[in-house]
Parts: sequence; structure tokens; C-alpha cells
Amino acid sequence: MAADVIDGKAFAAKVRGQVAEHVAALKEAHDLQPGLAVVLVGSDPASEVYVRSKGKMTVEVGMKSVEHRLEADTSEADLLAVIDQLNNDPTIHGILCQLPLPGHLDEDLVINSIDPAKDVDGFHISNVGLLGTGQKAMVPCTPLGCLMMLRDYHGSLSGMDAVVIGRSNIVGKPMANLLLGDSCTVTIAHSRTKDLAEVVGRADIVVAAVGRPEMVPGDWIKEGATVIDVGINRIERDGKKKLVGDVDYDSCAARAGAITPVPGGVGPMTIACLLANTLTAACRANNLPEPKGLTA
Ligand SMILES: Nc1nc(=O)c2c([nH]1)NC[C@@H]1CN(c3ccc(C(=O)N[C@@H](CCC(=O)O)C(=O)O)cc3)C=[N+]21
Repeated sequence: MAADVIDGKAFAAKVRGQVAEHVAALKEAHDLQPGLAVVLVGSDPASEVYVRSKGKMTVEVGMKSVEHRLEADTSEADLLAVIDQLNNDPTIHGILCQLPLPGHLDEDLVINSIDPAKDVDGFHISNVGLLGTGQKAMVPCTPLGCLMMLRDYHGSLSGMDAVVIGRSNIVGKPMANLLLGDSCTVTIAHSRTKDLAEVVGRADIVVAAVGRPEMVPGDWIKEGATVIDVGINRIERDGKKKLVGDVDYDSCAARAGAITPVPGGVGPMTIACLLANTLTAACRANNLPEPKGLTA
């Protein structure tokens, strides 16, 4: 039986529609417009694409969008000054500093200089700690998007066996915390895991977030499992540029019960959740009720 394809692109459009409705209501009732600032240091072509796409969708949902483009050789002090200015700008509710940063900048220091209440990436240590202890946090966009798709498809995740492949701070670890919060039995696998095939084979839910093209073959997947593919890898095959995930799509789709495609799966949900987080941050900053269904 062929797997259900979880349409992240359509789901993301629905989420953005819900965000837009809330934004319109905030304007109407409170004359409040959520604002998102994106800071980009240097000009990585892939980053440019994401930043442009984020800006366009921010405006589409009725929010204020601000972009700060800084030279690749910007000093740490100058970058921190930009962040400080955004921290103190009452019209800005969300700040995203595009990663990776050029090598001379200390990523941890920069991220932790963002006001945690405006940290719509959920990367600040304060938000990491809040999420890890089950308290109200800003939740990283990609794992939040994955969680929304899983909840939408399964309803309750309680008691399911989930395997997260990858232990990064931006996807693997927060994803594991979110699944734990929804009462899954969670395993985090990584490059040193012994017998990855066996570990993956036990999972009802597989989240692949390693950044290695098509590294999960279908014969690892338990029949009927749900496969969430976080990978976005640019490869060249038969002389053509292609975007592929971390799972081998065709063979995994043949075994899985449901699977997210690349492109059109997790990626669009990441941006939708960035907008949802900005809305949530604006509501919290103004002591207004948070939108339902758009937070963890
Ligand atoms: N502080 C920070 N926060 C981020 O969230 C962040 C970041 N830095 N640095 C770069 C990565 C990458 N990222 C993506 C977002 C959307 C798509 C997306 O929408 N992809 C589409 C199209 C992909 C394409 O055609 O290139 C898809 O998968 O269907 C991809 C990648 C957010 N990132």
C-alpha cells in the first residue's frame, strides 16, 4: 500500500491563513501589528532565497517585515548593536538572525543576546531550558512544524515510539523534547548509534534530520510508520540539480503509512511556524490571549 503523502505546502498555507486571521483581529481590536525582523550577515545564496521568502510571507499575513542585511565582515559589536536596537524596538516582536553566521562571529553569544521573548527561532538558552522543563517557551520553527503535521495526521501521539535521527540544537534535540511532551517514547539516534537500522525499525514515527542526502533506506522503516523528512539537500543527478531529503523517498514511501515529501513537506511549515511564533510573541508581549493550535 502506498503511503499517505503529508502535504506540508498545503498545511503551511492553512496555518498562514489562520495567522492572517489573528493578525487582522489584533489590528481591529487592539490596533496592534506584529513585526518580524530578519538579520542576515553576508550573502549566502540559499540564505538569500529563504530570507526573501520569509519577508514576502510576513507581509502576506499582514505583519510588519524588516530586513537587516549586514556585510559578511561585520564585527560582532556592530551585529550586537543591531540586535540591541531591535530588542528595544516596541514595533518588533520577533527577531531572527539567519544561521549559519560567518566564522568570526560567536553564534551562541549572538543568539543569546536576542531578547528571549522576541526569540522566534527558540534558540536562546532561556527558551531551550523552558522547553526542556515543559514550560511556556518560544519553540524552534522546524520541530514545531513537524509536531503540527504529526498531531494533524495522528491526533494523539501518546505512547508512540518515536526515533529522531540527528542531535542538533536546532532540530533533533527540540524535536525530541516536543515528542516527549506529547508522551511519545523517544530515542535520539546519531552518527555513533550502533545498528541504526534496528533502532529505526522499531519506530512508529521517524524524524530524519541529519543533512545527509537519502541516507535512510526504505528497508529500515517499519511497515506503516510515519516518516518526517527534515533534510533539504541540493544534489546533482544525471546532470540535473535536485532537492532531496534525508530519506530515500521512493523506497520509504513504499513501506511507510505516511511520509512528508521534499520539497513541499517540512520546509514550508518552518516558515509558517516562524509567522505563528511572531504572532504568539506579539500576543504575549501585550498580555493578550495566545492563538490556539499555533503553539506547542
Ligand atoms: N535562524 C535561522 N532560522 C531558520 O529557520 C533557518 C536559518 N536560520 N537558516 C537557514 C535554515 C533553512 N530554513 C528553511 C526554511 C524554509 C525552507 C523551505 O520553505 N523550503 C521549501 C523550498 C525549498 C527550495 O526550493 O529551495 C521546501 O522544502 O519545499 C527551507 C529552509 C530555515 N532556516
